[in-house]
Amino acid sequence: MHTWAPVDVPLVPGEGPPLRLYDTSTGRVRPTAPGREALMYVCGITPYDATHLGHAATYLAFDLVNRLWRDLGHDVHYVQNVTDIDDPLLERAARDQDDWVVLGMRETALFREDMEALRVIPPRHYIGAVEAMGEISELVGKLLASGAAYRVDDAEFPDVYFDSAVTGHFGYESNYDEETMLRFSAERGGDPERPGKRSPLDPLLWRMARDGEPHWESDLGAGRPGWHVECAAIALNRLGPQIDLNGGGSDLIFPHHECGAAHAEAFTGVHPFARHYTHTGMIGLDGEKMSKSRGNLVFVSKLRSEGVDPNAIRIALLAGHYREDRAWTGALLDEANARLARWREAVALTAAPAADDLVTSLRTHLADDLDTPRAIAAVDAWAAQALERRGSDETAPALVRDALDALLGIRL
Ligand SMILES: Nc1ncnc2c1ncn2[C@@H]1O[C@H](COS(=O)(=O)NC(=O)[C@@H](N)CS)[C@@H](O)[C@H]1O
Ligand SMILES: [Zn+2]
Repeated sequence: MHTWAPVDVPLVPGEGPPLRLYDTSTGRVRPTAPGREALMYVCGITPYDATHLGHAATYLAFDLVNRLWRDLGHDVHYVQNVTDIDDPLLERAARDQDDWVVLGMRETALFREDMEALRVIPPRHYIGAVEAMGEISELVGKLLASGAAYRVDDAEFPDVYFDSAVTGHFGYESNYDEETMLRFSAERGGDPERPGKRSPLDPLLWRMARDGEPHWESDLGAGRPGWHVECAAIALNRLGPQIDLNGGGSDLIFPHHECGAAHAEAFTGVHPFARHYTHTGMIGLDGEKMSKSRGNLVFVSKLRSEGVDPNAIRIALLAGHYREDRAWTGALLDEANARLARWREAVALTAAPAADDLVTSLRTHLADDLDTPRAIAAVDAWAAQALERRGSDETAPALVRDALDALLGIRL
């Protein structure tokens, strides 16, 4: 699947401290320590209801990680999937009498457009589950052959499940207790109540073909993959057995990232699969998480069609900390528009207060678990000074413009 348009990232003189990020599995903010090439897998959309502001907030957070690693001199091998086959997509297509393939393609195209408008740096590999069907079924076959997976005793539908006990670490990524894992498994696409499973938490790897359902031929028999194994296969085959960061929203902590990590580790024997598991808070509207099931969605494309500057959307979503559950409000957008106008006015000056300290502050705050509220406050302070008391440094406006572009993705 083709990715979206590249983004030019200006070079900013100097270097910041190592990027430190909160890691869900250890419950701590820890330094990331990528090699020359940072390896990042961020789960992509299930292509319907794209791109709502919750999606956007999550991809913007990991765009900052991408930008900060580049600012520290790393290449970034960024991989993202598209869950273009799965129950929720089929259900939505059925609800709207839509062809599920057409729905997926249309929504993925809109997502790419919105990511380009938001100037999110594109993943190097953007891979759909359907196009990866061969490698996914191959991984399932290997897990089955190794004894890490098994078929339920169901003559009609001998579906393949993963044995969540095999790695001996199951639960280390989320740190949730059994009761919480069972609840989230049931709420988020799992089938803990399915008879014949070794453990209720064992996730589906391969669903044998049902009448009327799309299916693919494979050595496992005709069927389609479970949700988690697609991300394990796509990540392993492009990034290898251990990556620097596995990212997504907090609703992916369990079962999705727990199971994906367990699949990878059962296959490779390498633990942990990801050195950081990083998750974003939920964007809400009127006190409820913005979600497809609730239908309380605000779309990037709608705001764009109303003439909203994507840079203001970015500022509004980055004004809160990425790990906080936070609300989207009209006031947030108004404040972002005012900021954008003030910042643009300040960098349009021919001279301004020296900005070296500002650049240092930006790097320091962002390296501290993406502390965008403090970073934005530092820009506000510099802009206020520039507009009220002017300044004499003629290189400062251009330096601020480049730093905001490179580090925050905001084009003034
Ligand atoms: N309200 C929200 N706030 C913040 N992030 C959200 C919100 N809703 C969904 N997300 C995040 O947006 C990303 C895409 O969500 S999704 O479209 O449901 N797709 C999936 O979760 C799977 N395709 C991942 S393999 C996920 O990381 C999810 O956690
Ligand atoms: Zn995923």
